[in-house]
Amino acid sequence: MNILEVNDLSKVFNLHILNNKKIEALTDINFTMQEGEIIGLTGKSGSGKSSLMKCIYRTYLASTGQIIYTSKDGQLDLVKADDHRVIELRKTEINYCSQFLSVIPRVTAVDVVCENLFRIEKDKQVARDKAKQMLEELALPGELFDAFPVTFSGGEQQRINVARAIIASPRFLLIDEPTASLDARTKDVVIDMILGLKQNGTSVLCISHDEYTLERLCDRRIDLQFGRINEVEVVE
Ligand SMILES: Nc1ncnc2c1ncn2[C@@H]1O[C@H](COP(=O)(O)OP(=O)(O)OP(=O)(O)O)[C@@H](O)[C@H]1O
Repeated sequence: MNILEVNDLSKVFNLHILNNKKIEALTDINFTMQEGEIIGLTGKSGSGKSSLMKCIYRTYLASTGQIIYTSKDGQLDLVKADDHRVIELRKTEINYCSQFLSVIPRVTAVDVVCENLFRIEKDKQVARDKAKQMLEELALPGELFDAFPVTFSGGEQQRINVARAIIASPRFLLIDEPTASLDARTKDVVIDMILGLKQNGTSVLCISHDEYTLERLCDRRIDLQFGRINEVEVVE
């Protein structure tokens, strides 16, 4: 079953401060995604990867086209869906993990990770134990669990960010560069965690420039060039 069907999608940015200069970030984007599939989104810097992800998450409103998402309650077009429905889906099914952690002041690392889990696990202690176990697997030093991530290193923040994105097993995960600043061992742990989600049915769209990550993770790759799909490659 398709979880996602993107039809004739385009995104044009109008830069009002530059005499309405138009930037065609995405043009004629068409692809489908199966439930439980992991698609790697590749392409040079500026090719439109983040814009595509943000259109799907509805941070950006697509200029034309459809993004048909099959939710647990049926199909809807994420381009046209009303804001309340989109917010509801973000709480229950669709998670977006950007490349960098947006740090929440004075919330501990464990509680940042638990943010999505608290919605479904009402016993806070159970949720925190699960978060600690995950952070241990990701080799975050124990003394940082109750510290505030604002002062953490790039790699430490990234582990918090990834753990927060996957701990509640979203149905559809959009994830941007999940392994970019990680050492080889932690990279493997993150890849194994994402593959674990896939085994439970999660569909994953993953932006990555890292060949090792793409090779281990992806069923298919979609390569963007100047905002258009250049190539769709099925990984054997
Ligand atoms: N909010 C915005 N306003 C105006 N232009 C934008 C905006 N977001 C993206 N763009 C433009 O759209 C094009 C695609 O950018 P995008 O960030 O999607 O590329 P990318 O492939 O994700 O790049 P990178 O790998 O560097 O993150 C670029 O020309 C960029 O300048």
